[in-house]
Amino acid sequence: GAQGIGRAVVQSLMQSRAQVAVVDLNRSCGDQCKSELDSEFGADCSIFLQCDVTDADALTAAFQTTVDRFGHLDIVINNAGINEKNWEKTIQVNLTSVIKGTYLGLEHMSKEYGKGGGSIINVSSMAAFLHSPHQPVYTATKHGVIGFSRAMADASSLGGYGVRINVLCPAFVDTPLLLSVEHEDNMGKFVKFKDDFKKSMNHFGVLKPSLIADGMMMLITDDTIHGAVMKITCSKGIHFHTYEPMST
Ligand SMILES: NC(=O)C1=CN([C@@H]2O[C@H](COP(=O)(O)OP(=O)(O)OC[C@H]3O[C@@H](n4cnc5c(N)ncnc54)[C@H](O)[C@@H]3O)[C@@H](O)[C@H]2O)C=CC1
Ligand SMILES: CCCCCC(=O)/C=C/C=C\C=C\C=C\[C@@H](O)[C@@H](O)CCCC(=O)O
Repeated sequence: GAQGIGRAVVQSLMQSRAQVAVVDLNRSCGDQCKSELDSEFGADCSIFLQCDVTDADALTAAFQTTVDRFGHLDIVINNAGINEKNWEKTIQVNLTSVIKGTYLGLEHMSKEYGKGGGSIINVSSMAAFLHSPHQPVYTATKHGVIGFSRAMADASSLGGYGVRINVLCPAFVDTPLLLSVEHEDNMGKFVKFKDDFKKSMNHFGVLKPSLIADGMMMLITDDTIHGAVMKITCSKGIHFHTYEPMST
């Protein structure tokens, strides 16, 4: 992502000397991000690829271009997300593309395909734990991201893929997406609940994107974390959801 949480994560990755492909639909935002990265880190360390993640062929090509440019792939972050007006599009961006991005990540990183392993992080939301009347389909997609990612993490363990798969669930974060709740274009008929949404935001507080980047870097660098669901909230900071073990 070229803005919001994605932009903060790119900054942290590049400060850690990673080479990064920034994939985003928004060309002007992507060009601006690329030019900022070039000034700070040099032009060779990043590429911007304009891509609609719901276009399966374009997403496949973006992965291939990245591998062609940098030689291999180690980390995939499926971060693109939208809100709610067009519910079918919301599912395509927030869930279908995360699944597609995970499968493409495995094609390029899994030991099953003779590759060297890696790390995938799928971005969900605290909305998956505290369902929201303002965003029923958004909420459903974020539940879906958690279920899919946990199951895939188990598949990776059983299949010896060598790819860690984790989920990151932020509470409210100060990004352009948060401002979209004011607009009918994004929220559809649920825009009439915007005062209630803002009340919830004031109650829970709003996080800085840099804290989400810190959580993301922990998931990337700690190779003991696999199949985990990280939550980031104002009240508890960075922490992990705990699940009851399955009973017999
Ligand atoms: N901001 C918040 O309060 C929270 C955000 N999240 C999640 O974090 C992720 C990032 O969100 P933010 O940075 O806040 O949003 P944002 O709107 O600031 O950034 C999202 C980026 O995704 C890009 N994008 C949207 N549709 C795309 C598509 N079809 N193909 C390619 N790129 C596309 C946008 O151009 C934008 O640059 C999302 O998955 C969101 O659901 C989760 C919890 C809270
Ligand atoms: C318009 C799109 C913006 C998207 C907003 C979004 O995805 C979600 C926000 C969700 C809710 C935040 C809730 C925070 C709650 C915590 O502060 C805490 O009280 C929850 C306790 C549970 C825990 O384990 O931390």
